[in-house]
Amino acid sequence: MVQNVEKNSFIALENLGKSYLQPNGQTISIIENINCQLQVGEIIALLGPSGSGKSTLMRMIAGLIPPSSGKVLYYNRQLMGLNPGVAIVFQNFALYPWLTVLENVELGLKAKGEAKDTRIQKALRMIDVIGLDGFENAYPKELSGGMRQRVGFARALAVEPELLCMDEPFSALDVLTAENLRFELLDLWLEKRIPTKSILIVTHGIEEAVTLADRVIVLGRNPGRIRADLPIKLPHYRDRKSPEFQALVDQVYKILTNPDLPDSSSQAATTTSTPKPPASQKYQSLPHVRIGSVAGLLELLEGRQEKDLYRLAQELLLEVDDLLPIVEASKLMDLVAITEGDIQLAQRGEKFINSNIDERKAIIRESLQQHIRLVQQICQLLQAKRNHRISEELVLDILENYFTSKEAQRQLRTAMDWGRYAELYSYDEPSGEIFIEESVTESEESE
Ligand SMILES: Nc1ncnc2c1ncn2[C@@H]1O[C@H](COP(=O)(O)OP(=O)(O)OP(=O)(O)O)[C@@H](O)[C@H]1O
Repeated sequence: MVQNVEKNSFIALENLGKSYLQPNGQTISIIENINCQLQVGEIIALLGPSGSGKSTLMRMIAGLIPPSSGKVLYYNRQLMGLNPGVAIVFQNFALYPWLTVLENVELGLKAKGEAKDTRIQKALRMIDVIGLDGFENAYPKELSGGMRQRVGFARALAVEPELLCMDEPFSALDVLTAENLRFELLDLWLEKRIPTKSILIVTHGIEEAVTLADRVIVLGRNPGRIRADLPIKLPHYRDRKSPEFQALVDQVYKILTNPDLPDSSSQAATTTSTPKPPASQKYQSLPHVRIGSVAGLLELLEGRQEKDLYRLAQELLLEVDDLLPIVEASKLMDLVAITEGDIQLAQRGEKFINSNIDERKAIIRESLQQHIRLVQQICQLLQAKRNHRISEELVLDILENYFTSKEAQRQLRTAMDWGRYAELYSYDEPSGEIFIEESVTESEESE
């Protein structure tokens, strides 16, 4: 597809996709059909659940990994290899411990082939801008986490990148240090003191995204696609308590908690030549939460007035990343209903909280059998075997058609946790065998 390249756009993504070949020979699609343009002068936040491919997308834009389909355009030219206009700030700082602050900051300039004099001059200037003046000769281990990340910023900015990419740059810092650094960075950006045209930040924090960004791109999972591309037009500095700010956070919550919304890439698909993947490639993905957490959420919802997810998370002091998977699992099991970012107990959820332990197990059993495909498949496989025993390898083989090996393991573990709670099957971890207890099979067979 040829896009209408906007005047200010310098990076464009066209039908971009990434897939990986699994050890079993299957190809797993991580990201699919991403179309968007990055404009000069904007801070873009890339949000999405864990595993939705945010870092993968950022790495493709930076040219650190090649796309499997589609392309990244840099000034209308297809990117081959590293993107010369991009520098990255990593979550874990990625500093060389044996180099001083100055030497670490110089690194990118050295790689660009800058002469020693200009290298030192530029590095010192950026060290000053970023608030590390006086620490040029210190080693990373002598610095606090916040200061180490300042070195990460200075190193990335010293090369004067057109696009500064940041992969969860504040998440390894304590809350106050993160807040301070976030605002200092915003200050430098708004005052045009840092030499970069745009910033792309990968984050898990909805509030962080709405605080910093001019545009929030929300990715969905399995595979990662653009679910929404929202402009944030509030003037800086934004008041987190203002109704406008809260309404935007609410809106992002709604998008993240509503997997049924059409993604913007599928709307765009009418104008692209890329065929849509067959529906069979989409496999229900289980959020990795324990039934205990689901029960905890249901109990919290009982008799509550406050049904707005965003406020609920604030009140419970839960990060969105902690709350959303629990909400998603509850929704998959038909225990809660979510409409427009508001959550309420579904009939089954009401019944659950008013039940004793055995009744609760029966409710979850029924729900899993009706709604959770992986559990259904495991039960069918167990029923098909005369001794009602299967090896976990069999389940992993199925899962690896849809997920990476690591994710397949996590899916299996979640299905084991849920199915064991519901007493649908047991799992012997050392031998990796899934089986139905004698008493269960006997009573089923006599029915
Ligand atoms: N080299 C690789 N080979 C196989 N799978 C990979 C590789 N790199 C990433 N993945 C898989 O791609 C998926 C997306 O990973 P990615 O790190 O981009 O997601 P993310 O949205 O940034 O996640 P998080 O928020 O947890 O950091 C994951 O399931 C991950 O396991």
